[in-house]
Amino acid sequence: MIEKQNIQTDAEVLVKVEGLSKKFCKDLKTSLWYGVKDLAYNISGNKNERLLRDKEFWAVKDINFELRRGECLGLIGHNGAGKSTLLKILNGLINPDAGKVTIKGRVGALIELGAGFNPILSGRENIYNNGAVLGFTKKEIEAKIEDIIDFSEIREFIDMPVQNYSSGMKVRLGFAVAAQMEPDVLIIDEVLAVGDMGFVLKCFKTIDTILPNTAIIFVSHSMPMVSRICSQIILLEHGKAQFQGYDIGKAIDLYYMRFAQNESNVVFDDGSIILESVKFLNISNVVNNVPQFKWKDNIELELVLYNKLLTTIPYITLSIFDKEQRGVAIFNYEFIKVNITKGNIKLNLKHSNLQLSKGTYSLNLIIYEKQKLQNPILRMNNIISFQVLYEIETWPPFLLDCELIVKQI
Ligand SMILES: Nc1ncnc2c1ncn2[C@@H]1O[C@H](COP(=O)(O)OP(=O)(O)OP(=O)(O)O)[C@@H](O)[C@H]1O
Repeated sequence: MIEKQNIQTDAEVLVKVEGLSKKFCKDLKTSLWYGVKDLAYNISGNKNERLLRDKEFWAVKDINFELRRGECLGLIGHNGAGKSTLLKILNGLINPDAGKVTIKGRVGALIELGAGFNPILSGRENIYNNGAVLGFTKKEIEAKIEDIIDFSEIREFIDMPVQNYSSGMKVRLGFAVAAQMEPDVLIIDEVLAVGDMGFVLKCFKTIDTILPNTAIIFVSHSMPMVSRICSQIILLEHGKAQFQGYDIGKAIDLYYMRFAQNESNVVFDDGSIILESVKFLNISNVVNNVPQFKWKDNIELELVLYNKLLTTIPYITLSIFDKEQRGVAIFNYEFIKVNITKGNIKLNLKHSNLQLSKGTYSLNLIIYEKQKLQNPILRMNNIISFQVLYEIETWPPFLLDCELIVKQI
């Protein structure tokens, strides 16, 4: 599904990708044999670059996009979808089998952890090397080196060989070089995942600062990070663009659909009480067994528990989780202690004016024997899922109803 919205800006196109494809072979021996054959073909003119031979597959297939200064493209997709391969082609590390990449200006890249660094050289020496690769003179690097070291926050270790750096230190140095060298195009692959929170926040701040003058391509499995910085997304599936466009919420929803789980699971159970059934009583609609509500609907949930051992009603916590397993809300109610006997207990929970954003949610249940957060006796994840429908896709979990009054003053 390609959703292209024409957002016309005057900013210059820095990255243009046309019909880009790359194939790999699943078997090393066959791959070497094809390599030899390709070499011969290339001399006589290869006519089969768009065809797959036995054991070959497309790691990247027919990718097209344009990226302007000031735009950030997010590349998302499951493991092995082709994101890193696409980045490596863009960075010139591997050649495509078909298609064309046109990049204007200086490219800074943070691709693999430690890639681009010589492990036996010190951090300082690597800054000079990287600067030279980016086309800076020694004098220009000297003018920037203090800022780079300051940004990396590893001044103490800057003269130590990079091979002794921790993963986070390598990322700090890599990001400091890539960002402080003012690239026109910045390629970032997942590496931010290993930085600590302080450094990640600093990176985001830097990305915000350099973005107006840079085109950024960002690969990540962290949807909060993607939604924080990307203006457009390509969702890759087996090398192809399954979705391409500016609707970040929609792209993220499609990404999560692949990982949707419909089964509940018991995390802890001491056998004193069991969940017999759970259902919504006032559903607008059900699609694929998932109840749907409209934004601002009232919801009513019915739980039936079977009590085996308890003598008073336990304390029940129901929390709402989004598709990324972020806890987004918890139901609050007044707990009234009542005596119970062995057998079924029915509970009805009502909530009015549901203001969750469009999306799919699930409920987790924890039952405590006596009071809030004391002696859990049953803990179950995903006891029921539901969807909230609305026209607008938004990434934040709440869409709060409000009124805006505008007055000329
Ligand atoms: N040099 C190679 N030779 C053969 N196959 C390769 C090579 N490099 C990558 N692949 C394959 O290409 C496919 C795409 O890999 P790629 O690393 O681009 O995925 P990815 O989307 O970045 O995954 P991840 O999220 O795990 O980083 C995978 O099936 C991978 O095994």
